[in-house]
Amino acid sequence: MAALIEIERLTKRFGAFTAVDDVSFTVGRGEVVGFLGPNGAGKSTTMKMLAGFVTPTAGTARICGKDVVDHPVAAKRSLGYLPEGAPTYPEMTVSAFLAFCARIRGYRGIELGERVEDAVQLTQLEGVRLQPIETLSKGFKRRVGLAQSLLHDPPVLVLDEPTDGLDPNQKHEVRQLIRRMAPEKAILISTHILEEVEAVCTRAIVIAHGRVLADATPKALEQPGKTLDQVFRELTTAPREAA
Ligand SMILES: Nc1ncnc2c1ncn2[C@@H]1O[C@H](COP(=O)(O)OP(=O)(O)OP(=O)(O)O)[C@@H](O)[C@H]1O
Repeated sequence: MAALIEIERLTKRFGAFTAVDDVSFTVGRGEVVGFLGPNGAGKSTTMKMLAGFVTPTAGTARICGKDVVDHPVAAKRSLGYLPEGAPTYPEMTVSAFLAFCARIRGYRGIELGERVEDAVQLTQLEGVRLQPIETLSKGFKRRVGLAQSLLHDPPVLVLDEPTDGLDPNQKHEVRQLIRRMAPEKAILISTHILEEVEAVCTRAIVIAHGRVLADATPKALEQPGKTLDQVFRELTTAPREAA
């Protein structure tokens, strides 16, 4: 069966600058792929192209077989996307924001209420559902973003630093949630936290200067006598080959 995320030779240039350079990889059902790289490596730009927020300069991206440029609505139907930062509409309460997102997803009536309730419970937002988003701590805002990405129970999740700003207990909860959902979904998460890769990822893709440097299981990436941290540093600080 085809992978649920298929990226082929994806490239993004901003003027003369190449942010994502000929990137190819796939993510199948049951995989949690960690997308690793230093600041500015091109992780978010790749994820934004998958989510249809940035148009590729070249190459293709497909979600459940649907090209994100040619069939954007069909591709988005199968995708839950957690962008960087906090959800927009800060003055809305958590419940109102999630209901708004569910309505955009096409839900109405009892089903809309159920979808919101499921997402609230999965991300443990019960205690803050009537609070305006702008009054929440960074970790709670992050969880509202996560809840929004799960509303329609999509087969594909693209999560840009899902545990950023969360305290250790919250990080643990979100990692458990990702692990629980993993068998049914294809999940791509960007992270700077190498222990997260070891904790939840079945594969890791290391990217720097827009190029994929490694694509392997966390175990295979580790070399004898070296931690994942050391391997990451060696890969991402090596001098660049001339183009
Ligand atoms: N709209 C834009 N216009 C110009 N340059 C951009 C734009 N968006 C991103 N870039 C540049 O592209 C490069 C890749 O950025 P990106 O946000 O994808 O990196 P990242 O790997 O997600 O980094 P971080 O870990 O810091 O979030 C950076 O040098 C960034 O400044």
